[in-house]
Amino acid sequence: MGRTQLHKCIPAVAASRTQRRGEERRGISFRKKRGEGGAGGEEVEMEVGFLGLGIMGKAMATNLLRHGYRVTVWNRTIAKCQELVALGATVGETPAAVVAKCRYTIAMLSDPSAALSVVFDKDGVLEQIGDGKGYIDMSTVDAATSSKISEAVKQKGGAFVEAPVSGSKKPAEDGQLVILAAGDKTLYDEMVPAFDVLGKKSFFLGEIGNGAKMKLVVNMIMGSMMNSLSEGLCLADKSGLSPQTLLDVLDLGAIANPMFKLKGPAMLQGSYSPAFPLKHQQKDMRLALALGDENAVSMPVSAAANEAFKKARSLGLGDLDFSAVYEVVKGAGGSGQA
Ligand SMILES: NC(=O)C1=CN([C@@H]2O[C@H](COP(=O)(O)OP(=O)(O)OC[C@H]3O[C@@H](n4cnc5c(N)ncnc54)[C@H](OP(=O)(O)O)[C@@H]3O)[C@@H](O)[C@H]2O)C=CC1
Ligand SMILES: O=CC(=O)O
Repeated sequence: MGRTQLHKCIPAVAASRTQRRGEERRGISFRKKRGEGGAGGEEVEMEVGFLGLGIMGKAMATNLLRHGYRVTVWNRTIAKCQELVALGATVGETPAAVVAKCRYTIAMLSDPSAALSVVFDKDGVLEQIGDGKGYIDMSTVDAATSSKISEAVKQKGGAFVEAPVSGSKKPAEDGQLVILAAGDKTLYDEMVPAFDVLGKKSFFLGEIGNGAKMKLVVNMIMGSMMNSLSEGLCLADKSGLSPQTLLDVLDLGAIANPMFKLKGPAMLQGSYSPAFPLKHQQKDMRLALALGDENAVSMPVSAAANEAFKKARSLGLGDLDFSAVYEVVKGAGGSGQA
């Protein structure tokens, strides 16, 4: 595509040689000046677009701004853009307007239907994507959705990378996500400096669909583990043990993990402020089970976990953190009846 790498937008004059060397060591290239290797001499402004400012998108776009990127944002509920404007972002009125302005546009949207709508609907990404532009969808979707977007973007002459992430609100705020990318390798390479800001590690997994599949497998395991932890906390409680002591024991053994450590104490307090909304975890279980169907993989544990998440949604818990599935498990275990 003949694009340059995605560069931070720190004024070159303000960056000392030492700063530059530090940035270069971290794999972040400075913008070329028009004229470096060509004619002219002024700075080329490199805009990054960002579509979707939910829990994750807001944290990720904020991180890019903090690291000196120029960011143009769009969100369906446009009022949510204001917080980012206060941090230096500009607003695009539609996804198409953002793509028209930016060489690279990142999306972080709720689900397959949102991801497709932002690309294919009126004023969508497709209206302005084309030669020399890259579209990077970091939403968690299925491989078929990703392939559909990839084909359409490529037909218009653009490049596409799917790059779902592992890690929740806090890792997004801290730039500690794990990025599971696939698709156009040239675009991926160009995005690495931005991925280095957003995450602690990026994987390039090959052809489109592999990133989506990897993310679904990971979240299927995570959803099953959350159900298992919920059942364990109930069992400890009902059998006369301290659930907090169970958490302490788990944290010292072979199945210690950050999720149990972070979510366990909050679950015991009935505190489910959403980091990863339960409705999205259920969507991921549903999509992972469909992947299991396609590949004739029997997944009874995940299927049972999905039922618990579905039940939680039906009880109106979809917007709470996915750990609120504990409430369903507690209910299913009976309330005080032996
Ligand atoms: N939260 C987490 O811990 C993690 C989430 N993910 C994945 O990242 C994605 C985003 O998650 P998260 O930020 O938590 O979700 P949120 O529910 O907080 O945000 C969803 C975003 O999608 C937008 N959206 C929803 N439907 C549409 C639509 N039809 N058209 C346009 N925009 C739409 C919302 O806009 P509006 O504001 O107008 O509603 C919002 O910007 C999901 O795919 C999720 O599975 C991945 C890793 C971790
Ligand atoms: O998708 C959710 C996560 O925590 O990862």
